[in-house]
Amino acid sequence: MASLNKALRNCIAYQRISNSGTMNFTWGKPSNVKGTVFRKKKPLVNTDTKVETVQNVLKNTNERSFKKYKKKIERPTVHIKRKHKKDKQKLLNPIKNNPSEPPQQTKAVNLFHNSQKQFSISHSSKFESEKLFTDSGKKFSDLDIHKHLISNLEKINFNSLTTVQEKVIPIGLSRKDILVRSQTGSGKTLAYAVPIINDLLTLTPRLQRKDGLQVLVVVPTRELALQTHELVNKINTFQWIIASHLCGGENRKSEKDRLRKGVHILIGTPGRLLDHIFHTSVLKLNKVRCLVLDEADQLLDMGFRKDIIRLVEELNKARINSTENEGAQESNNEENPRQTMLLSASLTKGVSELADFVLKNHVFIDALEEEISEDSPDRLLIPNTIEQSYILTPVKNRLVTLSAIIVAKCKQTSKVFVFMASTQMVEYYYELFSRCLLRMPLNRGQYATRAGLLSGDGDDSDLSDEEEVLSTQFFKLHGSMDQKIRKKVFTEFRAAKSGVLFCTDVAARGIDVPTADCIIQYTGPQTDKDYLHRVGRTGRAGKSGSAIIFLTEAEEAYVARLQQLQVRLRKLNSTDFLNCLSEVMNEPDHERAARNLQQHYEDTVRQDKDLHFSACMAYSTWSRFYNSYPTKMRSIFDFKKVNLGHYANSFALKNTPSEISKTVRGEVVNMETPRLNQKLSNYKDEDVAKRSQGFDAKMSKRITDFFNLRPNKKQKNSDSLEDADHNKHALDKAVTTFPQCSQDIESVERSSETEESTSLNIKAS
Ligand SMILES: Nc1ncnc2c1ncn2[C@@H]1O[C@H](COP(=O)(O)OP(=O)(O)OP(=O)(O)O)[C@@H](O)[C@H]1O
Repeated sequence: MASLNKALRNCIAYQRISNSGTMNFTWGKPSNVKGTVFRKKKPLVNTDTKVETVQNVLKNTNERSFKKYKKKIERPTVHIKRKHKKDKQKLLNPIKNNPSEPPQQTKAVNLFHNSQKQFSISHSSKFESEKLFTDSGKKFSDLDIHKHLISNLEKINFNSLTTVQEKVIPIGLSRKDILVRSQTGSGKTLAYAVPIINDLLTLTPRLQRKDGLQVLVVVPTRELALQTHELVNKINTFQWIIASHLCGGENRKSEKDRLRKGVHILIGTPGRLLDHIFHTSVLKLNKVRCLVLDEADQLLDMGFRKDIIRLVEELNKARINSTENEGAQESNNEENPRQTMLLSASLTKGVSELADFVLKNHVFIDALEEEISEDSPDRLLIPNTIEQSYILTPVKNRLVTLSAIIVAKCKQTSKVFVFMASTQMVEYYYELFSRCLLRMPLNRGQYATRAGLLSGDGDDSDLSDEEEVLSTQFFKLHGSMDQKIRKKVFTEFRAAKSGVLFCTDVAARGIDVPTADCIIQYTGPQTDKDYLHRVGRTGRAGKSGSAIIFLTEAEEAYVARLQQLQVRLRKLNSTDFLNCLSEVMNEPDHERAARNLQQHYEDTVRQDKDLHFSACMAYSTWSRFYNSYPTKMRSIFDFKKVNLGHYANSFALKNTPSEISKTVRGEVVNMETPRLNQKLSNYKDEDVAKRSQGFDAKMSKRITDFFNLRPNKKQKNSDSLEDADHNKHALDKAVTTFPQCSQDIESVERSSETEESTSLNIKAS
């Protein structure tokens, strides 16, 4: 009976949702039927659906047949759907439904009609989080460490200890195993780096190059490896202690050479470390005194569990072999057991299992002095110096709202991270903003009166007369970028005075850009931990920062979800930001300024086939991403509730979703002849034909490039699993993007499965 009631409730809920008259039940007065009673209601719209009452069903059927009935009454809606298909499509794609009709380019973009809401600002109450610096005011000089190390730390303005450092360093110095949980940006790196360097400094006799590897630091990403190496180098100015880093995408030969010369501290990503362990004979693990697993939660999230286990086993094996071969006295291994430190910003089940596996009689250090860690291990520890908020925007306003926030932040010389769902989104928005938001035509103020002016409807002189409207730099970072470029971008962004980094989650963890003061999540995180780590890129070392997440009304439940994890978000007023567009667009009315900007984006995209293709790819990967939220999050980020047409707007696309998917599949859709740009509209028919041929060639190159994301065997061994994961994901996307090539992909995937196992059997391979 309980499940019958449940089914009835669902039925009622269903009816309430589809209150367009497609169903024919409603709440009614009690009648002779026990329990919830319904009465028949006239359909709101004319349908030829057969109407039945629940009463009849209750009378005549048992629970089982009710289920059948429920299915039956759901079926007619399908029928109705068909009948009203056009209406539904209109609802989903209000912009345009007929692929053969070109988008109405001169039609002003209606961004605000019936959609702009006045958002109220609610007060945020912050939950207490970890104190960055303790009240004790303890300094590095108070620690029992080498005086030269202290002076090195002081030279780079590290004087006072952060909470986590105060707790970890003394235990680290005693060479005990440690499990550390501490919030992002709290100084965990130094917490393990100081004891390590002090330990190596105090070794007698003094270390020599031939002494081999002493410390192994495992980090999840290449950027983190580089950054950790930089920090270690800053405090390790002792010429006889050599630190180096290894990570995927770099030249293996030069890494081998470095290893051959002798390295004492090695920082790297798991895949590449394992690779060298198996293939570089000079790399010996028998003398390793200390193993650090930094960002353990991310290591596990990225699927490195097996690699870490393998690595630990190799370390253990090397120790045992060395003790057996050299004799206990000589190897000194028993007196000096390996110290292992495991650090994480969140304490998950996986992390504690890993801790049980790698640590021995460890000390657990939680920088937050509350029992919370045991009561609610899921709690997200976010520094309270970060002002967290969300912005509710109608989907079609997303692009201009993002632009407005970027403009507003860049006016304050900010350094901004903008997190996006996919590599293709990063590529596209980086390109779009670089073209449209930094410089604008001088006559853009007349846009409202002369439609299309921004896109070149006026004289050619109008086109060339541009001015800088935003003085900042745009950067992009994602996993498909060449390692050298990735390194360069990361270094440049860190060094820049201000800038906006469009990035995927590859930049979400561990990356330290001390001056980053704003985090924008343009697409929501897939997990709560992703939220934590993205936000943690700001508010580093006690600095203040802000974090804004874009949500739609349907996604607002995410705020409540975060609240359960003791994270509170403030609601932001989108008009506060949109005002900034007035200045940029030379248009006092901010709504019109926003409309003009949207139009500018759309015109730019329409006129450039490459950019248009990139927009379609970005859209396509976004929809894949949105459709793949984990079950826990799917009720909030529900693909079924998404208005795909509006989302296309937020990619500055005037095409319908089906046109977009045709484009990404390589079918050249009826792209209108660009009319606005005079230069392009001067094309004769043959030119257009030639262009389309060129486009086909480009398409096929792109498809090839897409597949080439998967490294060949040679590359594979040189890359970390981070790349393998990424490429698997990319291939996955390619299946939807280019279904006609799915066979190729399947065969690549089959070979990839074999390759993946090589990460554990590299020796054999
Ligand atoms: N004692 C200190 N005094 C001042 N600044 C510090 C101190 N220790 C670390 N920092 C700075 O704090 C910032 C964050 O440090 P770090 O990257 O080690 O944090 P983290 O806890 O590892 O963060 P995440 O978990 O996000 O990786 C860095 O810019 C670092 O230079």
